[in-house]
Amino acid sequence: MKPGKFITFEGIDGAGKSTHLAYVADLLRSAGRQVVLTREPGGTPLGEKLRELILHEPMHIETEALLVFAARREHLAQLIGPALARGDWVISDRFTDATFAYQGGGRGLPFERLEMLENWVHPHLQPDLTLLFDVPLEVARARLDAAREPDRFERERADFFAATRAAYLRRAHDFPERFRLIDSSRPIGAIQNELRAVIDDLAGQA
Ligand SMILES: Nc1ncnc2c1ncn2[C@@H]1O[C@H](COP(=O)(O)OP(=O)(O)O)[C@@H](O)[C@H]1O
Ligand SMILES: Cc1cn([C@H]2C[C@H](O)[C@@H](COP(=O)(O)OP(=O)(O)O)O2)c(=O)[nH]c1=O
Repeated sequence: MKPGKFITFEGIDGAGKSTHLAYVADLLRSAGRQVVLTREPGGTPLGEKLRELILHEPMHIETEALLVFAARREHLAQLIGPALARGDWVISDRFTDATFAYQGGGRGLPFERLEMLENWVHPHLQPDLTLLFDVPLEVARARLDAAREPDRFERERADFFAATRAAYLRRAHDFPERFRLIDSSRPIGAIQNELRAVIDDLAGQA
């Protein structure tokens, strides 16, 4: 059996990440892979309950960081781990890089503290590929304003998203072997062409 791979989608709210999830899942399914599509916070019944709290309930920033990692612990145990063990491909709409970006960059929690939690919750597992959808803040904001009602994060001010975006870019810089930076200010078709090439490459290796 060919082993599955773990792909994560990241980017600030409004970058266009959700737009491309189904496209990438379909590419892989057409190539004959079993695909599990999931999201964070969430992905399990308990994780989805925690998501409701994280997105809508005011709380201390450390509580927020602990809850996203609690949801992730459950996600790894119930869904991600078993799926990868079966040889499925797992695509997650956000993972630990989002905690470094939002709780670290946006909220200002020290990266070292988040690294402690990362080392506790998944000391050995990292995504095989992280697609970072990157856009200027004004583009993301304009897309969000046109698209939906904001949650607790989407109501944050521009400086929060500037810090979140910077933290994402720092992660990409620190882990170049698994990050792929996608210029998401381009038209959807151009982004899909790039995604097809990246996914063909990865699927060809496995
Ligand atoms: N490349 C793009 N060009 C123009 N609009 C886009 C593009 N990508 C996404 N959008 C639109 O922007 C909005 C936010 O996209 P979404 O995928 O929900 O972002 P995210 O999941 O990153 O928050 C949606 O209305 C979507 O249709
Ligand atoms: C996974 C994760 C998400 N988040 C935030 C980022 C997003 O604003 C929010 C999840 O929303 P998102 O995945 O963007 O879902 P939607 O497209 O429905 O808005 O949770 C964190 O703050 N830390 C985390 O570790």
